[in-house]
Amino acid sequence: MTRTILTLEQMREAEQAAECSLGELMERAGEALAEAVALGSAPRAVLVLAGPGNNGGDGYVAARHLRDRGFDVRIAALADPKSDLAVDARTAWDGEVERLGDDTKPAPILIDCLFGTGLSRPLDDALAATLMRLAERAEFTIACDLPSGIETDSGALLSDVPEYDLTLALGALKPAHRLSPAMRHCGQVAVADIGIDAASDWFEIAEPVLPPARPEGHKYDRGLVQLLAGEMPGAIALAAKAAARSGAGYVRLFTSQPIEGLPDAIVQTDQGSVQDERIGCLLVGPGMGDIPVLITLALTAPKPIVFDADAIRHVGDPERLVGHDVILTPHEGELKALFGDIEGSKADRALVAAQRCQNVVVYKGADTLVAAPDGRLGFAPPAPSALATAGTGDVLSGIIATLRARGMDAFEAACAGVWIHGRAAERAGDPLIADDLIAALPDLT
Ligand SMILES: NC(=O)C1=CN([C@@H]2O[C@H](COP(=O)(O)OP(=O)(O)OC[C@H]3O[C@@H](n4cnc5c(N)ncnc54)[C@H](O)[C@@H]3O)[C@@H](O)[C@H]2O)[C@@H](O)CC1
Ligand SMILES: Nc1ncnc2c1ncn2[C@@H]1O[C@H](COP(=O)(O)OP(=O)(O)O)[C@@H](O)[C@H]1O
Ligand SMILES: [K+]
Repeated sequence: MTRTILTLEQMREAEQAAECSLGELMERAGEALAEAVALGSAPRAVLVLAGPGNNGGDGYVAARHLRDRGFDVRIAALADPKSDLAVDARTAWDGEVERLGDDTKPAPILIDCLFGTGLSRPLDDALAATLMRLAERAEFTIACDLPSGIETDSGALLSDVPEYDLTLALGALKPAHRLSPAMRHCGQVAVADIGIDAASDWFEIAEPVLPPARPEGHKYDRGLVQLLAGEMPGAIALAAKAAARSGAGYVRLFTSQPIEGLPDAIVQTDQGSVQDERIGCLLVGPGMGDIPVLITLALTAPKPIVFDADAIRHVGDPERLVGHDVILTPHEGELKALFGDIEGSKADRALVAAQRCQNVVVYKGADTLVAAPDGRLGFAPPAPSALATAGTGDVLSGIIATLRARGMDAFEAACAGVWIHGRAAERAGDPLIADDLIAALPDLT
């Protein structure tokens, strides 16, 4: 299922537009938090850390529900509640409230309700140290909405942040749940449906629906992927194999010298034209080296193109791509080489890049994003860090080129490729080499 991602501002608007009162939203949030804890553990000792705002308010509500479920609950508050809602939630709790400090005793279950979307500055050093200590001593840690210390829209860590087992996002995911470095601190991320109903162009990329192959179809129906080799054969060979194993009907490699070790089914030729009507998608860049004329050649084709790696570095001006049908797959360095320094969060940068070249941009990294010029933004679910090894990007470009050649729309193909790539890495284990990803592709495509 696709999960919506809302920014801080969108979340606040959605809260105001909700059909029920804010108090009711908080009641549902606290109840959902209690439910999540009860699902993960039999009744035992719980420590709720309550902050001064509504995140703290959620904590008081959760405490009440957990106690009703038989949990032995303590609350340690950083300060008295400040918002009206939090004051009400505090009043409805008739148990004791400790003052949070150096001497606060840990418990096997820790619920962090210190700060959520309202965090405006780093936690004080002493508070951050206390939070780290209590989380370390707990067996099950859960963050309410966001781990405290994380900036909602950028995913930046403003102070030391524990790595939680579970984060319960309230109403919708926020960018930080799917941006580095914050995402690795969230653990499993569940969304509590508290009655917020807001649409957004931002979402977490979900398992794709791939185009079915026609039973009576021929190889071109399944997509002809045309790759242009350059100076280094290894990278384009990986991309070609990935294309073939992602279900392309035909993979053809233009190369001046035959590349050894490729399956015979991948056709290698030094003859041919990028004008071939049957081409479903061109792929240029992996191992291209310093042969920028390949970019010019590809751009003469009236066909979809994937530009990866060296091709991205050699495009020159992003506006050159306007009017063409291109997917770009830059990592951080390649994005900078083509677009220069762009201000803002990774999400902002991805969207600006897509706008400037008027094409789909797959902005890779530990937190890969897929941006479309119309403002759609897909956030990859977490993928194994074992992907940080040479050649995995070449595999990704091969997968995306195939999905494009199979008839998927550019944005859909890019999102689907990123999802499949991440799942292939999960199957390949750790450590992995790029070739292992290819072996996992047939089951996923
Ligand atoms: N969005 C929604 O629909 C709902 C939001 N709720 C909760 O409300 C939260 C947002 O509540 P708030 O806007 O009150 O914000 P928070 O509760 O996240 O924190 C804001 C409070 O903390 C103080 N503060 C911020 N950074 C601090 C720091 N580093 N050190 C010390 N004090 C600091 C602020 O001055 C303010 O008093 C959400 O994360 C969520 O948990 C829920 O109650 C229910 C529904
Ligand atoms: N720490 C990480 N966690 C998850 N995925 C990662 C991480 N580092 C890199 N990746 C992914 O691995 C791939 C690396 O691609 P790229 O940087 O182009 O490498 P190469 O050029 O060697 O193929 C990208 O899909 C990227 O998103
Ligand atoms: K929190």
